[in-house]
Amino acid sequence: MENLRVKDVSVIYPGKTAGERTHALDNINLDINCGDFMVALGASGCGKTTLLNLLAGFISPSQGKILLGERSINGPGSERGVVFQKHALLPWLNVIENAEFGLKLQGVRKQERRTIATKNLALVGLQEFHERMIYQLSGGMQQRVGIARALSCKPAMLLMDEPMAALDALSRETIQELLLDLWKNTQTMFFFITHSVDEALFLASRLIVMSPRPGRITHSYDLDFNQRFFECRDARAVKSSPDFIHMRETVLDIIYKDERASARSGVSGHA
Ligand SMILES: Nc1ncnc2c1ncn2[C@@H]1O[C@H](COP(=O)(O)OP(=O)(O)OP(=O)(O)O)[C@@H](O)[C@H]1O
Repeated sequence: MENLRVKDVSVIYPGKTAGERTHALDNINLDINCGDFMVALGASGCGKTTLLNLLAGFISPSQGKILLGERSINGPGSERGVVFQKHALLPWLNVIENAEFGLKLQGVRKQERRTIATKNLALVGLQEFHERMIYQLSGGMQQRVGIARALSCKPAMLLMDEPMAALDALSRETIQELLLDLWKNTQTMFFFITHSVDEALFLASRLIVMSPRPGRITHSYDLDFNQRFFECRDARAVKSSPDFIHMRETVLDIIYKDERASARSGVSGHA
């Protein structure tokens, strides 16, 4: 897979008047490379979803370029799978029909798409639930179907916008471990948004911290807490280690300062 490059990108959302325009991202430069599990963290309104939407090709930059290798991204593509905060599954289809839906749209024959969907459902631990309807699944299981569906077109990159936001703490921890195993086993680039500092530190091989008004990347870290998890398979031990706690306080401090500045200025991201 070629690398994804965000080059000198700004996004300004139009408003009814010039004063109502929102400068959501300002001069973002970012390289996402093969093997990265990149996590974006930051105060509310700092432009995380806007950045993901650019990478997905759902929106275009006001300035700058998004490049996949040498080619500009001008829209969505099957090499970039997306998992949304809310699963967006089709309730009238069962689990396996949802998992193979993208392939059906692409005209892949039934037997082939069943084979691929079966493999992906096994990867997310749902091999015994093929025939279940979506309403018969827990929130965590629904999100796993969403991940299996996003994997169906064999994307080189998986983009996830707070996929665990609506889950209880235990399901969230289970899916964190599942995501790390998926990342390792599928060699897919991951770009992941979360509000949870613990989740970000645990998952990321690269962490970017963004700050609002306008949205900018202010800090970037290479992390290895996920590698420590692969070595010991004990998430609690990793998350309670002194290094992890120190890093959590460092990042929380950055985000709280941004949140406090926002509260003081009372500005809501308008340019
Ligand atoms: N379609 C839109 N039109 C106008 N303004 C928008 C639009 N989408 C987002 N914004 C504004 O752009 C800024 C960045 O929004 P974005 O959703 O990217 O931030 P975020 O970091 O994902 O926020 P959160 O953490 O609260 O989900 C915000 O001020 C938001 O109100």
